[in-house]
Parts: sequence; C-alpha cells; structure tokens
Amino acid sequence: MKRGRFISLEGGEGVGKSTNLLFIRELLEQQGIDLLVTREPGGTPLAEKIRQLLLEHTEETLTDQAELLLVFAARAQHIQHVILPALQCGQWVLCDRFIDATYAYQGGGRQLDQHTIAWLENTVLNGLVPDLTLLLDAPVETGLQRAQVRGELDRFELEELAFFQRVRQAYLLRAAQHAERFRIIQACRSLPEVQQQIRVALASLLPKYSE
Ligand SMILES: Nc1ncnc2c1ncn2[C@@H]1O[C@H](COP(=O)(O)OP(=O)(O)OP(=O)(O)O)[C@@H](O)[C@H]1O
Ligand SMILES: Cc1cn([C@H]2C[C@H](O)[C@@H](COP(=O)(O)O)O2)c(=O)[nH]c1=O
Repeated sequence: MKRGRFISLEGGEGVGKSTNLLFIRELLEQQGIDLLVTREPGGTPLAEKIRQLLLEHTEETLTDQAELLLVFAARAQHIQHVILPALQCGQWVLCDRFIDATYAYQGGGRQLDQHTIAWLENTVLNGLVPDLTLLLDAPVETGLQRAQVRGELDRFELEELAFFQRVRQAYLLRAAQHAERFRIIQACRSLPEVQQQIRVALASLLPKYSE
C-alpha cells in the first residue's frame, strides 16, 4: 500500500492553527482522503499527560533541558504509536505542530543548542519528515492579542514578547532552510484570504485538486 502523506501545521501563539486545522480537515476529507488529525505535544494518552506537564504552571520550575526532553519523550510515543502506523496504512496525517516547533520554541525561544536538538531529532524521528509544512506567520502582537481573547494563558503563553519574537524568527529561518517542504501563509490577513493561501499550498499535494 502507498504511504500516506504527512502534513504539519506550525506557527506562533494565536496565529489561527486550530481554526485552520478544521478548514484543512474539511478540504482533505472532501477530496475523499482518509485523514488522521493529531497534535503535538500529545496525540497518545501518555503524550497528552506530558503535554499537561509542559503547559501547566507548577511551583517547581521546569528547566529548559527538562522541557526539551519532555517534548521529545512525547514525540517518541506519538511517532511510534500513532504517526508511523497511520502513514504505513496509507492514511494521511495532519499534525498540529511537529519537529519545527522544537527548533522554534526550544531552539529560538529558549535558545537551546541546535546541535542537541538535531541529535534528538535524528534519534527520535529517524528520518521522518513532513511532506508539507504550513507555517502560519503573523506579527507576534497579532497572535498574542488573538490568544488572549480565549481566556487563561498556559505556561508558554505567559512568556515575554522577546521570547515570541525569537520563536517567530526561528520558524522563518527553518522555512528558509527547508523551502522545499515549507509554505508560508500570511496569517495576519482576513480568514478567507488565509484560507485561499492554504488551498493553493495544498494543491501541491493534490494534483487533481480544483477550486
Ligand atoms: N485570519 C484571522 N483573522 C482574524 N481572527 C482570526 C483569524 N484566524 C483566527 N482568528 C481568531 O483568532 C483566535 C485564535 O485562533 P486559533 O485558536 O485558531 O489560534 P491558534 O493558533 O490555534 O492558537 P494557539 O496556538 O495559541 O492555541 C480565535 O478567536 C480565532 O477565531
Ligand atoms: C510541539 C511543541 C510545542 N511546544 C509548545 C508550543 C505551544 O506553546 C504549546 C502547545 O500548545 P498549542 O495549543 O499548540 O499552542 O507547546 C514547544 O514548545 N515545543 C514543541 O516541540
């Protein structure tokens, strides 16, 4: 059986990932594609528990190194138990954040060593790369304003502005370094305009797709 396609959706806080994930899901399902929608950190019961550890506020500070290792522990579970089995069965996988989030948040935001991240990537991903990565890019202030409307902020959302500026720059650098699989979506535009850009980006995976 033909391996399914792997799409990741990336971007800073509040750029519209959840909103557009639903849109992409609908688009692909309309094309008759058997789709698995999942997210990181998370995607398995154990990885969802790790997600909670990463997002909650605790009295004991989570060190940057512990954060990085937890992200990869969750990812190891997710890849082995969910992503690879689905792709091998011919299902398509749409993942809300994947490896590029680690380069952006832990590499850019926390300023951890890129080589350490690359070593963990080689060990845990073993060559698994998304076929297409949609990067929703918007000025940090726009995203944070949108996220704040939603209510209580998690451990990452409480970071300072400079942290999110570094996250955004690291994402844009990843997109430049991996231009073959990245498509940058101008997420500060109106929702219909954002979704039109997404339609065009997905067309590269859907040769027979017509608008
Ligand atoms: N293009 C857009 N223009 C205006 N508002 C938008 C747009 N896209 C999304 N929004 C709104 O911004 C808010 C945040 O969107 P959403 O929850 O989809 O972001 P998100 O990237 O998933 O956030 P997070 O990563 O922080 O969970 C929502 O209220 C949503 O309706
Ligand atoms: C995969 C991944 C995620 N994060 C951070 C980024 C976000 O702040 C949260 C996830 O919440 P959201 O609902 O997707 O916004 O986790 C990270 O720091 N590193 C990662 O690799």
